This record gives sequence, C-alpha cells and structure tokens, in this order.
Amino acid sequence: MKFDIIHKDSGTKARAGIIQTDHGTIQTPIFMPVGTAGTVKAVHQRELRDDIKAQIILGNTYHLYLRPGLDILEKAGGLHRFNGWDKPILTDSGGYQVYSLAKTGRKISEEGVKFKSHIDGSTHFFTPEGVMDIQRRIGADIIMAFDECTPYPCDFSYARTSMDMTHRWLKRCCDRFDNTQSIYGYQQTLFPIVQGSVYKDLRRQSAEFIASMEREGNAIGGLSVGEPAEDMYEMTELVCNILPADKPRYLMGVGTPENILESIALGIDMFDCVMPTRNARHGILYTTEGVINIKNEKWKDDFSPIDERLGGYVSTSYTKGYLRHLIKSEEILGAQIASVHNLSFYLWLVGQAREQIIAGTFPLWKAEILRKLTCRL
Ligand SMILES: Nc1nc2c(CCNCC3CCCCC3)c3[nH]c(NCCc4ccccc4)nc3cc2c(=O)[nH]1
Repeated sequence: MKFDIIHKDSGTKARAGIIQTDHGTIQTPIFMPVGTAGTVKAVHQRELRDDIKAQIILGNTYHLYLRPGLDILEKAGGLHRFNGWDKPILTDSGGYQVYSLAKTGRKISEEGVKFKSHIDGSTHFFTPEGVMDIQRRIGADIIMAFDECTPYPCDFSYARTSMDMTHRWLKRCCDRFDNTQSIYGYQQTLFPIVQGSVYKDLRRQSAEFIASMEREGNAIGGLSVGEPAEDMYEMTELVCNILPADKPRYLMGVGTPENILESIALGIDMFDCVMPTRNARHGILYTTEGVINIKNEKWKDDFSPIDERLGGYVSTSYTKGYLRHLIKSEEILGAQIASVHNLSFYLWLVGQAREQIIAGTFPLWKAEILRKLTCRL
C-alpha cells in the first residue's frame, strides 16, 4: 500500500493525499461507507460506485464471520467476489462489534474475547491471531488490529490496563499477520489502533507505541464513544502530532459532518460512521443547506428536490414531500433514497474539503460550510 500527500494546508494540519491499493486508489480525506453484512444497507454496488462515488467501503468481521461464514466467503474467492465490490475494502477487527452487539455471555481475558452470537447464541472466541486469519480470509485490502475499545467513561487505571492489553494484542497481531500470506493474491495491510481513552499521558504513550510499529497506516480508536467533542478533538490533535505524517490516519467511528471537518483540520485522512445510513432510515437528511428531519409536517407539501445543489440522481429526481411520504409509510424505497442521498452528501463533503485543501482555501471554506451544515431546516 502506498500513500502520497499531494498538498498540505498552510493554515491547518489538513492534507490532501492518495492511497494506492491493489484494488485501486483512494483520494483522501475520504469517508468510508459502512457495509455491515457485506452490503451497505439499502444501497446497490452500482449506486455506491456511480452515484455516491464511494472509493472504499467497510466490511464487518464480526458479522461476516457469523454469517455467511468464512467457508462461503472463501469459496466465493473473498468478499470482493462475494459482494461484487471490486474497489478497496477495509474490515474492522470485530472487537468493537463484539462490545456493541454480543451483549450476553461476553468475557474478556489476556487470550482473547469469548462471546455469544447475537444471531443464534452459539459461543465463539476471538483472539488476535484468530481475527488476523479471519480478515485474511475475508480478503479486505486494509485490516485492523484486534484491540479493546476502552469504554467511556473509565478511570485512569482501567484505561491504562486496557491500553496495555491492546498493545500486547497488537504485537500478537503483527506476528501473525507478518507470518501469513494473503490467500487471494493481492496485498493486504494491517493498521494498528491507538487507545488511551481521554487521558493525555496514555494517548501520548499509545501513539508513540503505535508509531514505533512502523505500519503503513495508523488508526485512532477509543473515541466517539460518548466523550465530549472537545475531548475527542484534543485527543485527536495530540495523537496526530505523534503519528508519522507520511502515513494515513484513520479516526474510527467518526462522525457528524462537523466532527469530520474539524478532524480533517487536525490531520485525519480516513473516516467511517454508521450515522449517514442509520439516520437516513430514520428520515434525518444531510443537505448542502443544513439538516432536515423529513418526517416534520413542514415538508408534507414541499415538492422541491431533496437537494438540488448536491446533484446526483436521487437528490434531484425525488421531492421532499414524496420522500417524507415514503419514510412515514416505512416504504423500502424511502430507506434506499435517503441512504444514497446521505452517503452522497458525505462523499461530497470530503471531496469538497479535498478540493479546498488543494486550492489553499480550506480554513475559510470550513468556517462557511459549518455555519450552513449546523442549521436545522
Ligand atoms: N476496532 C475498533 N473499532 C472502533 C469503532 C468501529 C468503527 N466502525 C467499524 C464499522 C465496521 C462495520 C460495521 C459497523 C462499524 C468505533 N466506532 C466508534 N464510534 C461510533 C459511534 C457511533 C456513531 C453513530 C452511530 C452509532 C455509533 N468509536 C469506535 C472505536 C473503535 C475502536 O477503538 N476500535
């Protein structure tokens, strides 16, 4: 995997770059639509490619391991062949999903995490080595280390214990990954993940340890877990100043349009969040004029396009009144239209940021666009 920075903003730490993978290039800053069970909910691959212009999507190790399972994925020739997405894919390591989904029968130990499937209650055991093998078999271009996303809030000693275990697990991930090959003939890359909760000393220590592993990209975890936005930005800034500048930085699970623009200014290159798709299904639309709750009575007889300025098929072909009707009626088409629209908005936002960084006008543009985006229509 190769990362080149083509422009650095003078007023902020923002940068515009290009990541090269065996499944194609990624222009950064980039937003990565979340595909849970091998699909971005309610969105066709063609729409992802042509309308949303996604450049990389996420797969979910926890889900794919449970269903359809690795034997099927391997028989298909890996996830790219299984779901027909031939551009880059990133998979998270499953640790976070075990926390957020397998609510019962979960037990964490030095060895790994025992959990019960939220699908059929069967017992499973994820270890650093095991999830490296799983992600090798899924075949994602970028795979994540097996970490513990330290819960928030927690006291300093819990955060340190959790961080230390994530660091020991990282060594086991690197050993396993560096001693196995990709099984589909294209290169895969492992990103480590910085932890340390909201404690500056721990974040410094974790960032330095992660940087010392000299991997081809680095992720920042343990944020966007309920902490105040100011804490998220403070930790992100501190870690970005320690992680190597010539490698991509991925801020996991972030976030709102505002979080994304502020984090780009701090030096983040890659983002993922379920927000655009999850909110879409509930009728919360991000538009170039501000946020719309389409279920609000006021849109009932508004027959203007969803977002003329955004362009793209769904945002210009369907009206607010029609989409409101579909969402209120819980019609499947409503989820489809709103999901394509919101993802198109997120990709438009990071694409605009990239153009502004290259033009040298990012700081002013960020201030202007934030005034607009944060207003509720
Ligand atoms: N390894 C790991 N993953 C993390 C994730 C999952 C990132 N998305 C993966 C993606 C894979 C495919 C399936 C979906 C997830 C996070 N997500 C958030 N906040 C989300 C906060 C949020 C925001 C809006 C709605 C729900 C939750 N903080 C995170 C921290 C970590 C972390 O330390 N370690």
